[in-house]
Amino acid sequence: MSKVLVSDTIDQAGIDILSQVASVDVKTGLKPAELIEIIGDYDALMIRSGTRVTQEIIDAGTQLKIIGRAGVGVDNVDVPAATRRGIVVVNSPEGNTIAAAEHALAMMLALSRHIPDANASVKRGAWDRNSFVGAEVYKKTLGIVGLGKIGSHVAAVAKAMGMKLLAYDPFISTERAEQIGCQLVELDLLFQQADYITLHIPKTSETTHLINSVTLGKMKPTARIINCARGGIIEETALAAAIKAGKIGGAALDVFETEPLGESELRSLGKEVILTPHLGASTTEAQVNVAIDVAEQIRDVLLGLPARSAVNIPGLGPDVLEELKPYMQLAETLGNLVGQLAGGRVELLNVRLQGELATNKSQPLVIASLKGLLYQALRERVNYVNANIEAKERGIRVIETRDASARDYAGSLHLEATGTLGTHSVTGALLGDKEIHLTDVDGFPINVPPSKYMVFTLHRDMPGIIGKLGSLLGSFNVNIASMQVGRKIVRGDAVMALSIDDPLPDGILDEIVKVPGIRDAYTVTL
Ligand SMILES: NC(=O)c1ccc[n+]([C@@H]2O[C@H](COP(=O)([O-])OP(=O)(O)OC[C@H]3O[C@@H](n4cnc5c(N)ncnc54)[C@H](O)[C@@H]3O)[C@@H](O)[C@H]2O)c1
Ligand SMILES: O=C(O)CC[C@@H](O)C(=O)O
Repeated sequence: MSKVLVSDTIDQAGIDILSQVASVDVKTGLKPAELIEIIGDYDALMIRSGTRVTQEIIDAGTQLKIIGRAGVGVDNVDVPAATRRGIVVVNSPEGNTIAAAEHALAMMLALSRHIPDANASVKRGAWDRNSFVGAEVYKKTLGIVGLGKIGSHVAAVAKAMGMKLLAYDPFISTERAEQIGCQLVELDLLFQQADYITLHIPKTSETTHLINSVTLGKMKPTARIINCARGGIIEETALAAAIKAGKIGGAALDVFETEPLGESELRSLGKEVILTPHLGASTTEAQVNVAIDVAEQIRDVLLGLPARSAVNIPGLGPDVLEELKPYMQLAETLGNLVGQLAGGRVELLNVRLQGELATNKSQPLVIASLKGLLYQALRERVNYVNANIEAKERGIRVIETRDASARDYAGSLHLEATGTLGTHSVTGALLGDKEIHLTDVDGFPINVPPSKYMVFTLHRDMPGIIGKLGSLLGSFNVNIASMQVGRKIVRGDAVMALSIDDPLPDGILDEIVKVPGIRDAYTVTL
């Protein structure tokens, strides 16, 4: 019989489902060393946010087939390490949506009416009505950053309370925002006009410290910020300083840069700050939902069935998977790359399956392309199961074509993304021992394996340009690992693909496009 370890507090409904197919041990509060010592005995591990599943734990889990996260964020799991070991990581993308949205709304109202401090004062024996005069949310402007599942529910409820809704989400169409009753605006305008700002975005390199001393300076002196998304999206020292200086009205935070929250100036602030210990998902209903959702997936995988919300391995039949696996990675990489080249909001994705890929069996490659395309917006929340739906909700149209006559490579995939900032295309194939190669960028033939950090330029093919770019990057201490130029005619337009060892520091793209002959430059992280 399979063995499942549950290492955080999980609702009994989940344990009951697991018990149908496995022997279940619930051991909470284990230290990392204790977990490493016992994990080798288990086929599955079920966690919430309390267990950090590091590479060491994954390496020690020699029998592990699946890690189930009863919640959305898998930032406490080393997913790449699990993927390398072939361990499926599943989550519950929707089980706690309502709980998190309601917590954000509760925080907004509690902050407006000083409920926590008023409550504490009455319990201390006082009857002070003058210190707690609040503000109404009716007819006030709510700025929602991130109009996904939680942001949309917040919008629906806030609308019913008579609030005016502004939203910023570069991956959502204006029509979709309007359906939800929100006016889609640029972030600066949202910061300037909102009376309340609520964050519902993932933590990514772009959203880390999105709220900092500069952006706080753009807000109304009465603005109140709510963060029930992820710690680190707000720079906490800047927030505390802004509140102290009266630059903004207050904040309600459920999540923190470091959890549990250690020493922090935020603790010393008065009724203008409300802090809760990451309670967004802590409702009975959400805990039942996520426990059932994840336990069912663990049960299915232990029975040899696919998982419906795998964040790292597609929930497809094993036979199809085996054949397409190397091409799935190709499709995801190309989708991610073309999405970053296109920038902005993509409205149309053309997927051309070429050569031996031009068969009906290749349909999962379209989904994998979309998964890659949506990765910048959704991170681990997009998977092979929801990529189609997420794309539809974002108004991304997909056109799929097949060209069996394309014979440059056994099979190749061509993606063209058209969005608010223009059109870009990439083609890729598997060469040699199934190594991914980019074979074309924006119509220019190249032949490079993709690397984690890359820079692409569109430039005029002319003497000295490569040297100038090399020196410029060198002057910023950027090390070039490889470089290749793709051109159609000598001294015509050309594309340069550079692999660099580290991410391109901020501001350098602006310098690159100042090099005479370079028309455009893009940096991507794959
Ligand atoms: N406090 C809690 O206990 C709790 C519970 C559940 C979820 N969460 C967190 O809430 C957040 C939202 O979750 P969700 O389920 O709504 O996710 P979601 O994927 O449905 O929505 C996220 C939205 O953010 C948008 N987005 C991505 N990058 C953006 C950017 N740079 N600027 C603006 N918008 C951007 C995406 O387009 C997407 O629409 C996540 O960070 C999640 O981890 C917290
Ligand atoms: O497990 C929890 O309570 C937190 C969950 C929440 O942050 C999530 O990402 O789903």
